[in-house]
Amino acid sequence: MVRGRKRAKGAEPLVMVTAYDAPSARVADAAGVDLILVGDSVANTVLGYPDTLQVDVADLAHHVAAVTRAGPRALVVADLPWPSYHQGRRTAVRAAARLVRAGAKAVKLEGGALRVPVVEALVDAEVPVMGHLGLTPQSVLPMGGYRVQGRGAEARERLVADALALEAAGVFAVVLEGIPPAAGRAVTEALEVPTIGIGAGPDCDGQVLVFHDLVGLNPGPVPRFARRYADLLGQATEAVAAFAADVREGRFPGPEETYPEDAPGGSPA
Ligand SMILES: Nc1nc(=O)c2c([nH]1)NC[C@@H]1CN(c3ccc(C(=O)N[C@@H](CCC(=O)O)C(=O)O)cc3)CN21
Ligand SMILES: CC(C)C(=O)C(=O)O
Ligand SMILES: [Mg+2]
Repeated sequence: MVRGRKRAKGAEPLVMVTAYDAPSARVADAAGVDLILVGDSVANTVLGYPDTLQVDVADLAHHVAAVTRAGPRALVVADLPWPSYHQGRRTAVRAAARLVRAGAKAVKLEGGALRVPVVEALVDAEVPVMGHLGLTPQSVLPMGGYRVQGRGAEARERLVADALALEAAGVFAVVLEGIPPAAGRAVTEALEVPTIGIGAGPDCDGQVLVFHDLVGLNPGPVPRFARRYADLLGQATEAVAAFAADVREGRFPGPEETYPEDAPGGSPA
């Protein structure tokens, strides 16, 4: 069984960020992250859909290929999209194989004990699997929206039981999303494999954020758990507005952006 190692006291947390294309993968890798997630959040961040139910395996494979062509050093994990692992083990293995052939080194899927047979089939097929528990966005319809999970002792214990079931099935790490810190801590303490939190408190073994939320490319309100470290949407808008003004006022193109009649190095034969 693939086994992660629990972070020793004082050791550095794991850092994961999403990326969807070559430029975002280059940025993540140059920043020195440990893991890159090609998330199904590509649906809302890049493709303009309202939720993650709108992308399929072909969509994810397209973005995984773009990310891996950037040659990142970070481990590339790909989300298995809904419902590629909800219709039996064979189709789940086929979906994972498409993502691996596109360049992913591991896949992530949402859900607890219910997913054990699929996790086992993927591990049998030599595909490393990451779990994802708590606020699972592919459950937006039955959840009735994006709702914090794992509140109270009972829900917390269910989360721990699901996490232990995933670990026994062979996952190498578990993402914990949208749960109170007590639940993040309880699962982290119960597992040997690392937990990676997104809105799961400070006690997880690592943290993950969506690229567009953290660099300020998301125009909407970001979830409470996101922190904006830059305003790229504002900077990009200013840059394009400056170009538009330069064109309209005759400042672009200037001599620097114009080909002279006589090439400086002599004209080609
Ligand atoms: N840009 C982006 N960032 C994400 O983190 C993200 C996506 N997209 N798409 C897929 C899912 C959806 N996610 C979301 C989306 C919204 C909330 C949200 O609005 N949460 C409320 C809490 C609701 C409650 O209190 O129960 C919040 O205020 O943060 C949470 C997770 C996380 N993932
Ligand atoms: C928020 C992360 C964990 C994710 O699953 C995604 O970006 O799709
Ligand atoms: Mg996802």
